[in-house]
Amino acid sequence: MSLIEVNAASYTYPNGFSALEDINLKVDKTDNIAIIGQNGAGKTTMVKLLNGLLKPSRGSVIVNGKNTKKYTTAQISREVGYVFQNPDDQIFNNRVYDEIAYALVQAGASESEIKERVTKYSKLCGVDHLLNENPYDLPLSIRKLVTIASVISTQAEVVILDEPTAGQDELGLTIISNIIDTLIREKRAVITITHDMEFVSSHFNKIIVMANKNIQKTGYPEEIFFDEQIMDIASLKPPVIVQVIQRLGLKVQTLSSQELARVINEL
Ligand SMILES: Nc1ncnc2c1ncn2[C@@H]1O[C@H](COP(=O)(O)OP(=O)(O)OP(=O)(O)O)[C@@H](O)[C@H]1O
Repeated sequence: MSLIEVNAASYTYPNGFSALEDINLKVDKTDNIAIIGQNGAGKTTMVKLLNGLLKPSRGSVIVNGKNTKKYTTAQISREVGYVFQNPDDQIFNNRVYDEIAYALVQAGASESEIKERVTKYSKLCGVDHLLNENPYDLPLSIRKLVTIASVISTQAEVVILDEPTAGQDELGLTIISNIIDTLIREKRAVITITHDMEFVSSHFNKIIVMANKNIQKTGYPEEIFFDEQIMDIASLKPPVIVQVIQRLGLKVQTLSSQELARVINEL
């Protein structure tokens, strides 16, 4: 059985707006997924279904065998952590240490485990020198890193990051790359919503394309980025290397610049 199974799930907001229709999806332990799609495609709504923040209006979402409708968000989020798009929707402690430690305290972790995990994950997120600061005194991009630390410091087997790269400078991008690589090494499934196709092509082994309230295609990066029809449906531009290959009319399908150079040298 997969870690998460979404079966014919739909979601209608309380104001009557139908945001998702008949979604089917499986997430496995080794998945490292990027969700892409234009604004309003339903990406955030779908990941909120995965961690129980929203419950499907029809169909079901099963996490580790648990139907999310029968459990609280707090129970499901111990297994599927979600980092909000806007950190201000998540932060409510007035000290960075307490914010990162919060979920561990709630889960009943020992004092020494809390300290050890806060130290490890605050360092990974580049906020270990800010543990005594008030998060609201920090810039938005740093507040986002604090919220990532607070979610990944838990034991959640699945970590969902909603637009982690938005508003980050080069240092922030490097930190986020390291975070994702570490989560993969820790054998946790990572699901990331992003609009940054270069970032997708260098970090993820599976892509979900969303448009029109549904998943349009799931596949390996090459399968998705070289599928002009699907990229058109989602109103997305592929990474630059794909655009170059298409302009040159080459038959090769690669995201590796070394491989592209080899092909061009052989022409
Ligand atoms: N609380 C809400 N009430 C009513 N409609 C909502 C609500 N939240 C989102 N929507 C609508 O649901 C649709 C899907 O929104 P969602 O945030 O899931 O899209 P998204 O793909 O994540 O977009 P973005 O890339 O802009 O974050 C949009 O049309 C949005 O306006």
